[in-house]
Order: sequence, then structure tokens, then C-alpha cells
Amino acid sequence: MRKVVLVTGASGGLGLVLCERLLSLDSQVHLCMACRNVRKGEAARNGLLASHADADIALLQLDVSSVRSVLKAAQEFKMRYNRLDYLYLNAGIMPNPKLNFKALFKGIFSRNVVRMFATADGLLTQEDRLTSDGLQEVFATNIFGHFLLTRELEPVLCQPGLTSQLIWTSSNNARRSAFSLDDIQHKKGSEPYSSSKYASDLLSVALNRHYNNKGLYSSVICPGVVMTNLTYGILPSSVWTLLMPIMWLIRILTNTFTLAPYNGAEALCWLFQQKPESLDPVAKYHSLTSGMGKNYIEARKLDVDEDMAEALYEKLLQLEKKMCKKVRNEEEDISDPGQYLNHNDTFKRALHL
Ligand SMILES: NC(=O)C1=CN([C@@H]2O[C@H](COP(=O)(O)OP(=O)(O)OC[C@H]3O[C@@H](n4cnc5c(N)ncnc54)[C@H](OP(=O)(O)O)[C@@H]3O)[C@@H](O)[C@H]2O)C=CC1
Ligand SMILES: CC(C)CCC[C@@H](C)[C@H]1CC[C@H]2C3=C(CC[C@]12C)[C@@]1(C)CCC(=O)[C@@H](C)[C@@H]1CC3
Repeated sequence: MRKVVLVTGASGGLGLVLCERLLSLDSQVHLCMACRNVRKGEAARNGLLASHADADIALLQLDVSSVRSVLKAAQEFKMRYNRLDYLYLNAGIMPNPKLNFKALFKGIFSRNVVRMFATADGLLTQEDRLTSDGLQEVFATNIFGHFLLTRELEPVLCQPGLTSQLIWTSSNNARRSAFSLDDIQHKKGSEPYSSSKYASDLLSVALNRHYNNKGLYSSVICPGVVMTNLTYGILPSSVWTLLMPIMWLIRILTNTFTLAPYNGAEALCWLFQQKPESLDPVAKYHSLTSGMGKNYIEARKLDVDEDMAEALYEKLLQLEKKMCKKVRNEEEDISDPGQYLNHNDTFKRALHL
């Protein structure tokens, strides 16, 4: 049976390279590229078709930060396909990143230099903003939209007699201390990216607990430090040009500097080839590249506890209920314009107009 794969954030960076590598691994796959920008998506799809002319590649318009868009895209997907074998939850943002140069300089001369380059702990802050749904954008994009998508796609993911995989692109920058159960959207702090990536680690553990008995398995990966639009956004391009030789040298110190998107996608591709039942539900699978340029995978235990994972899962379920109700009410209001007229009449009467 031909496998069906859905990749979010497939228009560029790791997502696009992943699509390319998946087509090389299995030319029979039904690949569905979910992209928020249709033009960019079409260009990416055409690029793939140039090297894989016979491939079955479809596009799905999806803005994961918008509840309405997620509900619509999931509906569309379920009309087109009756199964989903791999769901890559890859789209992600790190808006307005600010690099702490003082901490970077201090870190370079400390014992923790290797760790600092691998995780960027204490180096980066971001400025978050609100989506039109009133959610924090980093949370909505990196976590909530993907959670909602998974829940909406449950009928195609959980098919009797079949297994399927959820694969989250997490990060080494996921940090327990950046996350709080009292503020899951990270409204108060300045590290929404770290918080959202830690939330994805927690959520993956909870999803395994709730869905393994339905044949659905969740894993998290870290691609290492990869040069994509996300990383290029941290410094001006002229500075990156100067830094690139140093970045290549740092690869000798730390195997997490995978740098090329092809290398970063190693763990994503490796998971595609594994039996989901054989995977560790509390491990993060890291893409690593040796100083000699050899790619390999390493599984490391996640820094999570089950109770916290469960508490986050419950909070996300509550938010899902609230947001879906809100969107459906708004849709009813639009499809019943008469009620506005009635409101208007009442309003006019009240004002004796
Ligand atoms: N680069 C790195 O070093 C690391 C990256 N990661 C993670 O890897 C993932 C991929 O990032 P990367 O390839 O590096 O970055 P890119 O910025 O190159 O790619 C991000 C992708 O996500 C898409 N995207 C962003 N926001 C939305 C949205 N609201 N709805 C739908 N799609 C969206 C982008 O679409 P568009 O083209 O329209 O902008 C793009 O396709 C992210 O989750 C990131 O956090 C993790 C660790 C390290
Ligand atoms: C002297 C050096 C060449 C200067 C480079 C400093 C920083 C720009 C990098 C050091 C550690 C990097 C890093 C990331 C981005 C670039 C750095 C901050 C990430 C935050 C990118 C996204 C992720 O998800 C993390 C895993 C990366 C962690 C390390």
C-alpha cells in the first residue's frame, strides 16, 4: 500500500529538504505539502517535480497559527485521503530574535562553550505578538495549531489495523525553565521559542500515552543548528557571511552544528524508516554531523515528567474546545446575517431612532 505523508512548513528550510529526501527514499509515496503561502508552495512543488517527475505531490493551504485555517485544511485533507501514515509537525517560527552579545562573549571563554553553541541557552530572546485568534503567535504556530491539526486528523491517523507516526521538529533550545504550566502560551516571558519547543517535548509524551493504543506514535527530533531562514533571521546577512567560516570550524567542536538542511533532516528521514512500536516514547532523536561530515542519529532521554505532560495535554484540550467553539460561533454569525439586522433594529429601537 502506498504511504501518505503530510509535512507542515514544506515550502522551505528543513521541511522542503525533508520532502526531497522522502521522495528519494520512497518514490511511491503520496506526499502532501502543507504551506501557508500558496505561491511559495507551488514553487517548491515544481522544484521537486523537476527532479521527481512521476512523484505524486499535492499542496494543502495551511496557516498553522490560525484556528480557522487548521480546521479547513484538515477537512480538505480528509476529503482527499482516507489514511495518513506520517504527519510531520515541522512548521515553526522564532520572531524578532535578539542575540545577547554580552552572554555570547562571556560564554565563549567559559567551560560551557560547547553547550552554549549547541543550545543557545541564555543567548536568545524573542518578541512575540498576538494572532487574529488572540493567541500568542509562537505558541499558536509551534504548538497549538499542530495539536489541533493532529486532533482533527485523528480519523485518518487512527485506522484499525494500521500504525501511523507524528514527528515533531523540536529543538536543543527546548528548556524546562522557560516553560510554565501557569503560562503555557508564554505571555509573560521573553523566550517563547524555548517554551514552545519544551511544550512539544511534553506533548509528544502525552500523545503517546493517549494514542499508542489506537496505533498512533509520536516522536520528537532535533535537527541541530541548521542554516535556514529561521537562523538567518538572527543576524544581518553581512554578519553571517563573515561568521560562516567560524560556524564550519565550530562543527569540529560540536556535532550539533549540522548546518546544511540536508544534514538537519537526517533524524526526520530516519524515523520514516523505523517501525513506530520500536521507538522510545521519551527520547529525542538528534541529527548529528561529525567533523568529517558524516551524518548520524543519537537518541537522548527527554527532560520531562509524565504528570506535567498530562497537565499540558489537559490544558490544550480545554483551549481546543474554547477556540473551536469561538470559530464556529463566528461562522454561524456570518452565515446568518439576519441576526445582525435584528440586533440593529433592537439597537435603533433602544435609541428611539
Ligand atoms: N534552523 C534551525 O537551526 C533549527 C530549526 N528547528 C525547527 O525546525 C523547523 C523548521 O524550521 P526551519 O526550516 O529551520 O526554518 P524556516 O524558516 O526555513 O522554515 C519554516 C517553515 O515553516 C513555515 N511556517 C512558519 N509559520 C507558519 C505558519 N503559521 N503556518 C504554516 N507554515 C508556517 C514556513 O513557511 P513560509 O515559507 O511561508 O515562511 C517555512 O516553510 C521549525 O519548527 C524550527 O523551530 C529546530 C532546531 C534548529
Ligand atoms: C562566534 C559564533 C560563530 C557566533 C554565532 C552565535 C549565534 C548566532 C549562534 C550560537 C548558537 C546558535 C544556535 C541557534 C541559532 C544561532 C546561534 C544562536 C539556534 C537557536 C537556532 C534554532 C534552534 O532551535 C536551536 C537548536 C539553535 C541553538 C544554537
